[in-house]
Amino acid sequence: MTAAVQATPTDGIRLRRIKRFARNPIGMAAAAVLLSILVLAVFARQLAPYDPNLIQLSETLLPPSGAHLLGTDASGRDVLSRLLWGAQVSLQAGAIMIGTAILCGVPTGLIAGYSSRWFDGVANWCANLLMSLPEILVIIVVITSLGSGLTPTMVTLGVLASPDLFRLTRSVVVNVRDELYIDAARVSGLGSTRIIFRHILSVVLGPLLVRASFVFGLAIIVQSGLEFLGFGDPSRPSWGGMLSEAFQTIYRAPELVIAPGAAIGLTVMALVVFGAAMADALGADRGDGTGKAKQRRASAAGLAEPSLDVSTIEGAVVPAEDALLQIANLRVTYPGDGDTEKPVVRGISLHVDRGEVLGLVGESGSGKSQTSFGILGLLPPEARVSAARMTLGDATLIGASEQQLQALRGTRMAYVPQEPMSNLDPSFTIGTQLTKPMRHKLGIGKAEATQRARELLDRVGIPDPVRTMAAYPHQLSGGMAQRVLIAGAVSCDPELLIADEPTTALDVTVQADVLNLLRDLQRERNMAMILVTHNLGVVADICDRVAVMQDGVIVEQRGVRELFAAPQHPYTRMLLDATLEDARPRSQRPTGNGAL
Ligand SMILES: Nc1ncnc2c1ncn2[C@@H]1O[C@H](COP(=O)(O)OP(=O)(O)OP(=O)(O)O)[C@@H](O)[C@H]1O
Repeated sequence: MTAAVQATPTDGIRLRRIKRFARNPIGMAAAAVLLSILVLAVFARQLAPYDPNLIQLSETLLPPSGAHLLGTDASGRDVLSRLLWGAQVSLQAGAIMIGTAILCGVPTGLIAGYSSRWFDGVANWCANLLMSLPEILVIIVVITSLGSGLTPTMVTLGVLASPDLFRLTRSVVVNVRDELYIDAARVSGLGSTRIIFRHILSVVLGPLLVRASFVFGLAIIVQSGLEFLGFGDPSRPSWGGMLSEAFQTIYRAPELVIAPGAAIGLTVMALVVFGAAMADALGADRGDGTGKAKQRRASAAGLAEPSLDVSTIEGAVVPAEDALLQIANLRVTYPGDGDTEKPVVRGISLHVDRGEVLGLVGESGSGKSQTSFGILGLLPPEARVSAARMTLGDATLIGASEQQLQALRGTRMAYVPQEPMSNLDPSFTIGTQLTKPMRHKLGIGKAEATQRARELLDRVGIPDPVRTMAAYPHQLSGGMAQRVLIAGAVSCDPELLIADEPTTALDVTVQADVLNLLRDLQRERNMAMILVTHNLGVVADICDRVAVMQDGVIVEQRGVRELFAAPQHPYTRMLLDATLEDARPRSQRPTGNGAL
């Protein structure tokens, strides 16, 4: 290993967020203001010197004095007492509205963004409908039919505000759902609900906090506005009501507008500033990795037509009957322009025996990852997948339900990705990310999972497993992160491991170590392995057989020795020439362990 854990494990993300927030003086001031208002509102009964509705006609419009710190209004009521009770009403109104908006908007946004199926369509339609309703008219109808109680009014406003949170949540989820660590969580066999609540909700939290604090402020303004317009309950002391009454005596006592006006302004301002400061503190943890998987797929576009009919190539078609993984005529297509289809995997057939390593090679965009994700059942919903056969032992993969595939992923087939850092969730410790899937998949307790995780980390060459378990991904080097992912992939003893260019993103000095580790683990556990790679040198070192892909087709498939000794297909020859330009062919070198 080239690097060690770089910071103390206790210096976790939560602590860093708190510290970052604490370093923002404006955010801290806003938090202090909000906290003070909350305390005043909660203890209004104890703090208010008078009953807020106590009318004393002998004491109307008194200026501030020792008896009445903020004076009295036109009915002789104590302004300070009404202000304190009004804070309670305003905060209650905001809480009801934001609570309703979050309840209606966030879960629906999470599901719509993550599943992107019929639910997305229905939820969007409902959001559009709600947004098109004239809010004031709806509120007037609600108040006239249900009365001026705080709850029905604010619940209605919350429902009307929920499309805003729905759209925000949905768009964040759509951006993050193709992140590699979400794929990794899927591969480890976690269900959608767990992925949403564990990995996606934490990303939504930052933008949601900003918007929620804004909606909270809006709730206070709208509720005060309704009271101001006379839609409130006159027996309920409120800032809006106070403002309305102050306007009636504006010429005699203009100072009466100051207290409620300042209270509304200060609270709303503090909410907005607090939300923005929180977002800053939360947001800086997330890199700009959003959509990396998408970028990776998009960059692979635009390839030449293959020049040879696949059926003529030896070993390309017929899968062995006793093979662990058997694929016949796998096709993956995507909707193209208009009614056209864009085929990206075009009827490939391959097999992998137990304990065998198959190298899947080909240039960028040839369909290697699409084939891998097709096997794992992780292609995007718009992909159309078909095959005459796709089985893993006794399990049929093609046409299997998401639930069946989920049961296989992590336990019988596992995945090691290309970019280790993006495949680890930055919000959780390595220990949590290793033990949770094990507990879920193997049904073991926390202590056993922790022990297993430590042993696995030790096995994959992590020098201090206990310390690494407590570390967050950003505290690891790329090589260590990849070892952690390898440990996670083999943690439930899979029969098939798919390693998708597992060393491409790593420093050259650790590439060989990681490949050796994969090969050792594969041998120890007699796992079948598909190694996706561009690199024929890696194929020569590790693989037993190799399938060469070009533009969605396997153009040549045979034993590594034979392929290197006598490549049949011009594309294979070209790949070999490119790889071995400056090197003596491996097929002509003396073999070490029998691989070549
Ligand atoms: N969601 C998608 N919609 C349409 N086309 C896609 C989608 N995802 C991938 N493709 C296309 O599928 C083809 C094969 O992509 P794939 O990622 O399997 O290539 P690859 O051989 O793994 O390349 P690389 O080595 O760069 O990862 C590419 O042309 C790519 O543009």
